[in-house]
Amino acid sequence: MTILLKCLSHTPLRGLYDPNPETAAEVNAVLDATKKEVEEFDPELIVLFAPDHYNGLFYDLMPPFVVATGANSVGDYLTPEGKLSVPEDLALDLVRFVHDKDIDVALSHRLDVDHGCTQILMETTGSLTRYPVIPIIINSVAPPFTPYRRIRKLGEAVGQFIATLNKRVLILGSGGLSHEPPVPLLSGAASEVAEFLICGRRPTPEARAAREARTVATAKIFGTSTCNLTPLNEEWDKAFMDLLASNELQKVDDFEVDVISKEAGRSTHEVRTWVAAFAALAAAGEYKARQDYYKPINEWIAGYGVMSAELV
Ligand SMILES: O=C(O)/C=C/c1cccc(O)c1O
Ligand SMILES: [Fe+2]
Repeated sequence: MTILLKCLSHTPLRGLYDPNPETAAEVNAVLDATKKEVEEFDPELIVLFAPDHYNGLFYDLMPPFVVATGANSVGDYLTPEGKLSVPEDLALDLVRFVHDKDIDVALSHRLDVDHGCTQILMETTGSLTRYPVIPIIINSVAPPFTPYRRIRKLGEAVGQFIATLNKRVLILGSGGLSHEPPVPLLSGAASEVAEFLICGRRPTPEARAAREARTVATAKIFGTSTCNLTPLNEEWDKAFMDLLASNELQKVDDFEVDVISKEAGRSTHEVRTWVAAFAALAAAGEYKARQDYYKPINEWIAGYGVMSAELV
């Protein structure tokens, strides 16, 4: 078994509302290098920890985490539509293994996934289907959230499963770092917004276009005094990446959801995918991590970071 880990922020605004050309070029260069590294590694399996943004999972049934044994990209923002190559039997083996470790994951044989899952696949592999992929969706956007220690334990159990495979495995974590895009909250929502959050699957093209236009409009004022969303928090992001690099992952057990929301933004909890990814790697042994890139990018509503890690 050989493991390569990559954790990347995602932002559906990339290509729709870009920062200055130097920053965009820096990110392109980092992503090109990441894709090249993945190609050289030539994974036999990708395990992808990702969030959903009310495209596959809604409050009519909101699991803390779900393993997809089959997945379909909804094609939101600039991502392509279509099926992912999910190895169903292996994904079911993973579910059985993780249950046996006392982690009660949900499973879906036909999960709709969005840019949280597909942008990173496109950026690191150029395709939704090039490599077999098991998506594991971690609720990071729809509170209440299960504690960070449970995410670490989920990652640990998944890593123990990976260690039983005689394969080259790419572990991906998608999302974060600090950010608060204009995603509505159920608490206090107007009735039509609440209806969407509870059961808004497969919106009309017009509704999807309106949602995407709202995100772009917010990006244009994000970080200015006219925007009331929590600003990016470079200090929080750097401390979090340092923690991941320190091989002391159990420190995330002290993370408090409300404190993070307040300090770094409500969608910062997408870093749960990074926690799970690093915990999966750590289950196989001591690792060495590298910070490939970081910049707070208001145009993308993203504390934008990329990290890599491998076993030592
Ligand atoms: O769910 C949406 O419509 C937008 C999500 C979003 C916006 C900006 C940055 C991100 O990381 C997002 O996921
Ligand atoms: Fe996101």
